[in-house]
Amino acid sequence: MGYVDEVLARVAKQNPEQAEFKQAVEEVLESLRPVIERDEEKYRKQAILERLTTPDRQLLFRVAWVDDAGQTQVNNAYRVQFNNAIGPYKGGLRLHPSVDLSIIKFLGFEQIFKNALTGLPIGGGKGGCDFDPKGKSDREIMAFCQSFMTELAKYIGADMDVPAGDIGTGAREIGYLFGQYKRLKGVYEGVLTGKGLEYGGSLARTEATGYGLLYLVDELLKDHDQSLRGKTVTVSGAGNVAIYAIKKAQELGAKVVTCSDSTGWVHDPAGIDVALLQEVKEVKRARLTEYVAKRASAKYHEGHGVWSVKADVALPCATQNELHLADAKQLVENGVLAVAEGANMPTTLEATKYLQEHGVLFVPGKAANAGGVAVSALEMSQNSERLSWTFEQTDEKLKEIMQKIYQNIKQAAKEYGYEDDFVLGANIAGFKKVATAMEAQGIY
Ligand SMILES: NC(=O)C1=CN([C@@H]2O[C@H](COP(=O)(O)OP(=O)(O)OC[C@H]3O[C@@H](n4cnc5c(N)ncnc54)[C@H](OP(=O)(O)O)[C@@H]3O)[C@@H](O)[C@H]2O)C=CC1
Ligand SMILES: O=C(O)CCC(=O)C(=O)O
Repeated sequence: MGYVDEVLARVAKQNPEQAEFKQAVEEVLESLRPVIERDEEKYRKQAILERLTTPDRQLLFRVAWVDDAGQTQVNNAYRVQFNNAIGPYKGGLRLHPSVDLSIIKFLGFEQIFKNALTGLPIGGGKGGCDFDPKGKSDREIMAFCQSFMTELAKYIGADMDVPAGDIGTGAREIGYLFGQYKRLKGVYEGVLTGKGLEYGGSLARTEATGYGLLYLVDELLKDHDQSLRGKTVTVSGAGNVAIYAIKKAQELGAKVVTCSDSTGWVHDPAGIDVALLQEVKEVKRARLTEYVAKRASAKYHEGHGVWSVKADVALPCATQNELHLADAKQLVENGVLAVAEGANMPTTLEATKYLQEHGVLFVPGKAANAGGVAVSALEMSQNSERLSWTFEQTDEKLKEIMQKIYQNIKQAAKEYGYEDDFVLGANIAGFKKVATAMEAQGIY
C-alpha cells in the first residue's frame, strides 16, 4: 500500500465517527499524492503525514453558565492546537449547536494549510462550543464567554495560541472573551484577533474575509481574460463573510442576486441591497424575512435553493457541506464559470470533483477565504508594534496577499502538471511550507 493510502486508512480507523475531519483529510492527502510520490521514503520515515493529521494537542472542557431564568446551563467546548511549525496556533472559535470534535478538527486541519498560504507566520488551530448564541440576551452571552475563557485562558497566549471569530463569534463575543482573559492574566496582549478598534483591533478585519475572497476571484478572472464587471453572482450565507463578499462584488461591478441563512434564502434580481442587509443582520440580528419585508424586488424562499439561480460566479459563504452534487450539476447546467469558497469546506468532495471535471474554475476555502486570518495576523503585527495602520494600508496588504495566494496556488498546480487545479495547488503549496518547517525543527 502506498504511503498516502496507509495514512488515509489510519485516519479512518482512528476517527471512525468524525465524518467532517475525514473529509478534510481525504481532500488534502489525495492532492498531495504527486509530492509524496516524488519522495515517499523520506516522508514515510519521518511520519510527516501521521504527524500532520494528528493534532499537537486537543482540549475538551465543560463550560457552565447561568441563564436569565437562574438555571445553570452546561456546554461542551474544544480547542484543537493542530500544528505550530510556522507560528503560534491561529484560528477562530465557532459557537453553534452543531459543534463537536469532528467539526473543530476539520477546521483546525484546514487552518494549517490556509495559514501557510497567507505567507505569514501563523500555525493552525481552531476551537468552539456547542453553545447557541441565537436568542440569548447580552448578559447570557457575557456569562457564557466569561466561563468559556476562564478555562481557555490556561492554554492560549499572544505567542502561543491566538483565537478569533467564526460562526456565531463576532465583535461582541470577542470583547467579552478579551475582557475575561485580561482580568484573569493581568496582561494586555494581543491574545485574540477581531477585537474592537478601541482596544487593539485592526481596521479592515471585519471586511477581510469577504473582501479577500473577491480580490482573489478578481485575480482569477483576470488571469482567464474575464472580469467581474457585469457578472451575476450568487452568494449563500448572510453573516460576516457573505455581507462583505456581496459588498466588494458589487463595488467591482458584479450583481449579487442571492443570500441565505439556515432557514431560507433570498432571491433579489435587482441586486442585494447590502446596506439593508447589514441593518437587518448586523444591527438588528434579525432574520432574512425582515430584509424581504423592506425590499419590493426580493422574494423569500424556505429551505435551500441559492444554487438553482443562474449565475456566472457562485460563492458559498455559509457553512460546511452546503453545496452538494445536485447543486454542482445545476450550476454547470446554468453555465457557471467560477466557484470560490468563502466558507470552510462548503462543497462536498463529489460536488468539487464534478465542478472541476466540467471545467469550472474552483478555488477551495483554504485559499479563497484566507483573507480573514491574514488580516488577523496583521492585527497581531500591529499589536506587537503597538501601532494601528490605516484602513487603506491594511486593505492594500490584504489585496497583495490574496493576489500572491492566487499566483502561488496556480504555480504549484502547474509545477506538478495539473494546470488550473487550485485544490491541488493550494494543498501542495501549503503542505510544502509546513513540511519543510517540520523537517527543520526535528521530530516531535
Ligand atoms: N469570519 C471569518 O473571518 C471567517 C469565516 N470563515 C468561514 O465562513 C463561514 C461563515 O462564517 P461567518 O460569516 O463568520 O459566520 P456568521 O456567524 O457571521 O454567519 C454564518 C452564516 O451562515 C449561516 N449558517 C450557519 N450555519 C448554518 C447551517 N448549518 N446551515 C445553513 N446556514 C448556516 C448562518 O445562518 P443563521 O444565522 O441562520 O445561522 C449565517 O447566515 C464559516 O464556514 C466560517 O468558518 C472562513 C474564514 C474566515
Ligand atoms: O482570524 C482568524 O484567526 C481565524 C479565521 C478563521 O477562523 C478561518 O480562517 O476560518
